[in-house]
Amino acid sequence: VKDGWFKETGTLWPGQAMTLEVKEILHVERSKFQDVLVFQSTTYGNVLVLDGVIQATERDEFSYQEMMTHVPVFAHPNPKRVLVIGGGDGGVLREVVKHEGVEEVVLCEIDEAVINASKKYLPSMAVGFQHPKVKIHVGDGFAFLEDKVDTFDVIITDSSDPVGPAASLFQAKFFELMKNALRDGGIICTQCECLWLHLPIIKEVLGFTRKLFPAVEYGFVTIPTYPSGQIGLMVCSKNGSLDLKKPQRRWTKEQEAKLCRYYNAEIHEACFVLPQFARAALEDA
Ligand SMILES: NCCCN[C@H]1CC[C@H](N)CC1
Repeated sequence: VKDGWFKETGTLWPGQAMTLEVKEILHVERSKFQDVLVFQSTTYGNVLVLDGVIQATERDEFSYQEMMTHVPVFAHPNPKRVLVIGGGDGGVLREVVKHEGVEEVVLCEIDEAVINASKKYLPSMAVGFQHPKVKIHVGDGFAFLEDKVDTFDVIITDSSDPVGPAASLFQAKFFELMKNALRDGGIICTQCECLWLHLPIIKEVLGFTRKLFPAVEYGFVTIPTYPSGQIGLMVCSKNGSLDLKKPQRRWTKEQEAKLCRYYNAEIHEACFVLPQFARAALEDA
């Protein structure tokens, strides 16, 4: 932090950097896996930063957490058991438990320091941890999935970037593990970087997911504090006849108004409409 501003420089977004004005540094820690920083910003609420990379701010986290959750959950006809890999800030959990039909949500987060920092400084996100349907497992997602077969209806991998502890979550092997852990008709949704910055990464992931799953779609959500203001989601299903771009079920408009600030049934479909440069780059992945 310099002259009262946090600057997010990173090898995955060369030549650019998001900066947020800092009101107060709230927490600095070196966990077993990464640097954990929380600061109070002047205009985006409290901000969680891991190894110098913005993970969530109180003001705009809802867009990403809602889409990462409601797109796969509503794309599934009747999900009962949901697994979240990562997501230690609790935001995705908060969204999953809004679905009455879901009976159990397991969260597997490698770094307990993230869970603790979120409970202390991001209460609007950590609220997800309290729900009776939620089970928390602290450990590596890879190891957790090794012995899981035919277990979950939806798996959401809410990870940081493929640099550091989450690098292995962007490899084909991990997607094979997630596929094996899915029940018939199961759906996965993973954080899949930005179409303005990471077309090579997206293309690579599309390449091997299309070999593993009969249905694969890449969509995106706008979020001011992620690099270039957008982040992608890779949605895959074992059920080839499912159109992942269309919700199988939906809340009423009144429910959507009460439960969501970003997701709605229309943006569920719209998020998969890509600009020409991305469509051209990804169509032959
Ligand atoms: N729930 C935390 C979200 C983690 N996902 C982010 C995607 C964009 C990245 N640059 C940083 C992590």
